[in-house]
Amino acid sequence: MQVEHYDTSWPAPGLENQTFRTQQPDKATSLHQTLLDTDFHLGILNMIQQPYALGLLSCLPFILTYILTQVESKTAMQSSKVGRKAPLTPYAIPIIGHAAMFVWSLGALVHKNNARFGKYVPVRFRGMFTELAFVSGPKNVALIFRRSKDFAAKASVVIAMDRLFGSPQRTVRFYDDDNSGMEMVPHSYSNVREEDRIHHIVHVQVIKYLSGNGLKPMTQRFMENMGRQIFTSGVGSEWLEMDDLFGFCQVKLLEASLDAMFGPYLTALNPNFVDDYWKFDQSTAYLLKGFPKWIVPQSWKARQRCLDSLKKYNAYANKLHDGDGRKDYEGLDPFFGTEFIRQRKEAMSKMGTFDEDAIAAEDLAIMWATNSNSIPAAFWFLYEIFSDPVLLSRVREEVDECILPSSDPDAPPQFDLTALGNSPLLQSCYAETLRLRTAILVTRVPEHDDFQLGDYVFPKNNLIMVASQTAHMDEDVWNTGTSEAPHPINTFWAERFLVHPDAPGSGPLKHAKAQRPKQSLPEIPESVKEKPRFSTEGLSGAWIPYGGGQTLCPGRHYAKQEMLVTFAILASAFDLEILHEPGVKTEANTKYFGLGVMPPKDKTPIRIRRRKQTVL
Ligand code: HEM
Repeated sequence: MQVEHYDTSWPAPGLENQTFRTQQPDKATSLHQTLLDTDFHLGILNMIQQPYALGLLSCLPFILTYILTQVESKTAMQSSKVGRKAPLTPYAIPIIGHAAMFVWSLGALVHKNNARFGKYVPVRFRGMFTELAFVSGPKNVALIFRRSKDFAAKASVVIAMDRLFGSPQRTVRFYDDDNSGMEMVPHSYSNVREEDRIHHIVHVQVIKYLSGNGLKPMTQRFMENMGRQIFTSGVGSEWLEMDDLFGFCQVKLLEASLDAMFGPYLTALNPNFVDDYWKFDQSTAYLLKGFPKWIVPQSWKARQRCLDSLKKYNAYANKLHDGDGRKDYEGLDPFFGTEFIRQRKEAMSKMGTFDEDAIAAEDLAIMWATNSNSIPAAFWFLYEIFSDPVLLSRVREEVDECILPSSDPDAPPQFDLTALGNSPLLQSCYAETLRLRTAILVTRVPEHDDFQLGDYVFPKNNLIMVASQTAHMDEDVWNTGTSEAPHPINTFWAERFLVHPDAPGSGPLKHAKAQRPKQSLPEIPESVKEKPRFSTEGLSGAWIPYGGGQTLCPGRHYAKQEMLVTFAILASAFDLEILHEPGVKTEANTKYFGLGVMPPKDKTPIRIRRRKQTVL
């Protein structure tokens, strides 16, 4: 078993001497002390003499559970034993433990624990006979990502395929039974057939088709689709008011993205698919938490409608494909949309258990991964930039430099996607959007052995979680501006990820200030001044919207391009104004904590019109 140092500090250069808020428990605390402190025993004796005694006695199991778990927690906090478990978060409901809170208020629970146990101390939760631990702190998180091979990637896949995507039970068992790992070479103890190595096969395909040249046909088609979607949406040179920018994004981006990945037949055969999809998406939290059909029938129905539509599409596309007989369509497939989607189906059809239901569930899974985070993220990206006219004009300058020449002034603009993706301010806005709005829980399960990190041990097969929001809101890590120009951690700062060569203290990291020389810098003529550059240097384990390690989100390139292209088309060809009353801001819907990029809680009214002079 490999041992790593569990870090309770953020060792940013220049901040080494800073003390961190790791709470040291009172050494005198013990079971006896806790009982005295809480006065529970006296209270209980008094109660018995009261007419309400019976009712109050029924509280006894809760009180006792709380006391015992409180003692367990404090004992762990006091211990300095190497190989100890992380402290348990006390709870009051026997057996159910934190399971109920996990269902209703996960976000609040995670934040409360940071205050209770101290910064970067791992904490444990228990409920319904299972335990899981939360790990925080950039170094610890980065280490977990680096040690990917110690963890099984399949646990969260199995849960999601079962509860969220409605995979048939025999296929869920098939995912679970594949113990060969994601690597090219299967684990030595595994005797799963090569063609049944579902986790490895899917992993190889997503890497191949969601990056580099494999991705190009899909992003090109997304850009064309998006241009067409917006240009044919009835917006002319007069202002047109719309009641919700997010609703606009949900329809336009999803249609563009579905066509880019799955081809035209899915929505042609199922005209209500976009609507059904978002109804299913709204059900994510209930389905993932395992709510049965009789409690949330609408959620189950919404998913079933999506699965039925996907089966219809697959049957149709299969017929066309078989009739055509060709094998290679150079990236784009006329029936399944992309080589990516066709190859997935071909691989799965060789696996015994994959029938039409299982394939539809897999389609829904990749569709959800592709759209349910990137579309809310694209909305926030638009919202933040269009809310700030000064920022908008600066970003427009970058966008204008990336427009490709066109002979048709009425056609949607096309962009040099590489140049767009390298524009510093655009990238900074993109990274800041994800920092602020992503609240995802990245999960890992130690596969071969207990996982030891510093003095703490995390038992084999128990879930370990990392909360992106905890990392993204860490004031000891992130640059929050100066006292004259503060940029609080919970606000959008377009330049947070920009390093200005001539501005000491710029860049995403707080410690950047400490690293700069104190003496004033020599004056540099404007003409030779270096441009600011986008930077995520030093943010390993701190900026983690896409997770990390072996399962680092393979769709990150596509997500970035979707966000940038959507903005670029709107910014270059349209005027768009947010119509909030002064002081009103769109807030994130924190009910989605843990699920990815949080969608907005309320509607964002806008007005939009074609720009008078489209830059071409
Ligand atoms: C802003 C948008 C997105 C966010 C925040 C996001 C976030 C994530 C996260 C946190 C993970 C788990 C990483 C880990 O375990 O370390 C993940 C996995 C994944 N994402 Fe994304 N994602 C986004 C967009 C996309 C897109 C557009 C696609 C597809 C085109 C995609 C496809 C996937 C897939 C297939 C996996 C599973 C990877 C594996 O297990 O090998 N994601 N994503």
